[in-house]
Amino acid sequence: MGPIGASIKTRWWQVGLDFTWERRQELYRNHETISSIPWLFGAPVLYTTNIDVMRQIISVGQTRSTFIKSPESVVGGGLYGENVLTTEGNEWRKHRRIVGPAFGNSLYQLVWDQSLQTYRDMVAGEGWSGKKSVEVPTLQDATFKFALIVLGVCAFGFDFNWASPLASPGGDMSVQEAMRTVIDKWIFIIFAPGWLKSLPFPSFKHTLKAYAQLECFMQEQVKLRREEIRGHAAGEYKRKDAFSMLVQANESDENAKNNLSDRDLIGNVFVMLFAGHETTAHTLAATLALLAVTLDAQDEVLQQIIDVVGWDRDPEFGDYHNLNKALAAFYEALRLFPAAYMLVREPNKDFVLDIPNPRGQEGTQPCPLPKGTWTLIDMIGLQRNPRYFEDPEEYRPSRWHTMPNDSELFTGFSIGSRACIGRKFATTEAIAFLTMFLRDWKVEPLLQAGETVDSWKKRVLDANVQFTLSCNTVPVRFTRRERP
Ligand code: HEM
Repeated sequence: MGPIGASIKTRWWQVGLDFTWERRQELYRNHETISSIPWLFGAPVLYTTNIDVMRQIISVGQTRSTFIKSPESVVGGGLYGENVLTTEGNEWRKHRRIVGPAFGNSLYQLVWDQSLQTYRDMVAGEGWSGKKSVEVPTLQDATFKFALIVLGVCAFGFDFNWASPLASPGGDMSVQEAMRTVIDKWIFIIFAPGWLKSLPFPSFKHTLKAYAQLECFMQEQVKLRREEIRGHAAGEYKRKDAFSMLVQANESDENAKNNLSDRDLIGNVFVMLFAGHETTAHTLAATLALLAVTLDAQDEVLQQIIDVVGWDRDPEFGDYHNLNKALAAFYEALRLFPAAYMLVREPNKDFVLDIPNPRGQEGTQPCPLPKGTWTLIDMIGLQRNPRYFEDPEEYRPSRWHTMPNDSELFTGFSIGSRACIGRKFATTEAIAFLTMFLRDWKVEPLLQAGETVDSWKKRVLDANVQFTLSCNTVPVRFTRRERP
């Protein structure tokens, strides 16, 4: 599928990006692993929705991986330099060794605190404070801004808040605006040819300026942090954002050949925005959309929030493990709307996969794959596979109420050593947000004139498949809960 094919929706004669969503009912009716062979040109592609096949491809439990990420699938993540998402083998280990320690409890504590603060700023900033009821035609406007601020503060260490974007030194564009522009326009920045970029359209100039300013700002931040760290005795450095922790880990390694360059450091901070912004914002919106039309599940989450936190005190990070019903509501939304809907790999040598026989039949079949075959883990099909989930099309958060932390049945963040490094960042943010939000507000669908809840579901709970997957625009009404 080329860029033109990708931009056209799936039809009988055309496979678009939304192909695995549109055909999800029929594609895997007989087999969980299938291959597609293009009519005219192109190479065959293997699709799988089976967890055992996924484990072989993701190389769970193996130290050396035969399957690598297809370079085309990670090109956007490398916008500001190589990083933990885009690299493989020893290079990936080097990045992960520096980036890994940043993702610990002090970061999650910061994410928790910042999520509470951002929620309060949002309610005040949007003018919802004194209101009994609020209509929000596009919930994603709020979740995107929320996720951007939390990432800006906790990953980049910027001083963002809801009302006042930080001004960029030496430039007239705020850092928040530059971040948002780069993340919205990364396809243009990477793929547009030089001649197109040089055309004098204001929007092109704005995008390129945002890209350059963000880079310049991040370079200054590396320098600033390095000076700060060198000026502090070990253990006394106070910044807990991921960027600072990364520079600190890089500085503390005596073996300079293992260290990351400034460009790699910037690449690794940027990739958190790239991998963590849309994914988290979409999943939060989908969670509230699904809870809006599943009121018994919403009541169950609220009841646990009240049992654990009560009506008055602020939730604390220590409550995280007792708020598993909010987490389950988020996981179940991610199961139905997997933001990362396709994991793309290719074997770096000829390989034979063991494909389990269809459901109800024992044994496996060998499937030889030539080196370089595109091998796609279809997260839509896998997370709706009836082998693993009863009534897979139903939103049922209780599936996850008793799930152990290390269960591989939950694949929304992938599994194995290349699984999402930001998983706990995202779930901490989600639980803090949902706890504050659902304690204050009941969420319901905002219906158009003459619309029923069922037609709202058809309209809203359909997928919008782009670079990430989300449900459609979510219109909702919040009604303030009566406190006892
Ligand atoms: C709901 C939110 C999120 C979802 C659904 C999600 C999903 C995923 C998935 C499926 C992968 C594996 C991709 C692959 O193997 O091709 C991944 C990797 C990654 N994610 Fe996330 N992610 C989320 C949030 C975040 C956040 C908040 C961050 C950072 C703060 C983040 C940073 C990363 C990074 C750096 C990788 C690459 C890890 C590696 O290859 O070692 N993600 N994510």
